[in-house]
Amino acid sequence: MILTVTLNTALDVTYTVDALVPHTSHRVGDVTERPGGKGLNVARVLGALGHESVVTGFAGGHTGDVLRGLLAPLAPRDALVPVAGNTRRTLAVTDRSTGDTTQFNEPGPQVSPDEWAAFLRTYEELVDAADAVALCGSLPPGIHVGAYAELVRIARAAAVPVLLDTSGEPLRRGIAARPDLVKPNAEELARLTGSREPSRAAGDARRRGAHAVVASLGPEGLLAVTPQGLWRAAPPAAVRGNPTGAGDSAVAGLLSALAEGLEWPERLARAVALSTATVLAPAAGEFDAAAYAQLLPRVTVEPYTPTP
Ligand SMILES: O=P(O)(O)OC[C@@]1(O)O[C@H](CO)[C@@H](O)[C@@H]1O
Repeated sequence: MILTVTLNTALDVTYTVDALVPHTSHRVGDVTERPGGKGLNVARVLGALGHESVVTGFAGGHTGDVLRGLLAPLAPRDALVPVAGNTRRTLAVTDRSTGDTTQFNEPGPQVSPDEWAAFLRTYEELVDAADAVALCGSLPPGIHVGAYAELVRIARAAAVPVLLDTSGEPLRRGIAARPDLVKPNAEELARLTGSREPSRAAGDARRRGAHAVVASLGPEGLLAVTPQGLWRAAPPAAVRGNPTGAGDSAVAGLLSALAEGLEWPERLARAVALSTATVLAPAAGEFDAAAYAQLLPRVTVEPYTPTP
C-alpha cells in the first residue's frame, strides 16, 4: 500500500472559457469539480495504475463533505482526519483560445493543535502498514512549518521510503530531515538553493539531505540526480493543455515504478509519460490513458552530464 498525505486537501474546480480577459466578465463553458490537493491526485493515478493507496490529511466543513463524497467512488481508501474548518477550493481557469490555464488556490482551513495531534496518531499507524509514503502540497494555516520534516522523520524511523513534494520553507526543512526523494520544479529548486542551473541546484539539495532529487522541467520533462546516476527524461514533443496535477502524476509514476522494483530509467519514463498525458486531459489531476500508452515507449531517457 502507498500512503499519500495531503494536509491541505482541496475541491478542485476547473472552468473552461473561450478567452480569459482580465477586468471583463466571462461566460463559463465547462465546469468540473474533482477531489484534489496533490496527494489525492497521486492516489487517483496510483489507482488507475492498479496500485493500492490510502489517502490521509484533513477534510472539514461543507467542502470537505463534497470532497469525500467525490472521493468515495475512486480507488483510494479514505483515512482523512476531520477538521472543524472548511476544506478549501481551488479554481483553474482554462482559456480555450490559448490552451493556457490560470490557477487560484485558497489558503485552506485553520488546523488546531488537537487536530494536528489526531492527524499524527493516524499517520503513525498508517506509515507502519505502508510500502512508501508521499507527502504532498502546501500546509494549511495553523500547521507548523517543520511539519513535513516531522513526517519525514517518522517515515524514516519506520524504514518506509518517503517522497516529499512541497515548496518554500516546508521543503527546506523537510529536506534537512533526509527524505528518500524530493520532486521540486526548477523554480522551487532555484528558490531553495539560489542556483538556476537545475543539476547544480539538485546536487545542492542532495547535500542538504535529500537522498535523490527529481526536478520537474515543465514541458521539457524531468531531471534526476540520484546516488545511482543522473538522467534527463523528455517527452517526444511538448504539449499544451491543463498542467494542473501533471507533477502529481509524475509522483505516482515514480512511486508505482519504485514499488514494482523498476530502475531509475523506467521510473522516469513512466513519470514523464503520465505527466504529459495529464496535461492532455482537460480536468485537473486526471490523465488521458490512451495518450499515456502511446507516449510511454516514446519518452527518451538519457544519462545526463552536467556542463562544467
Ligand atoms: O496549494 P497546493 O497544495 O500547493 O496545490 C494545490 C493544487 O493546486 O495542486 C494540485 C495540482 O498539483 C491541485 O489538485 C490542487 O488543488
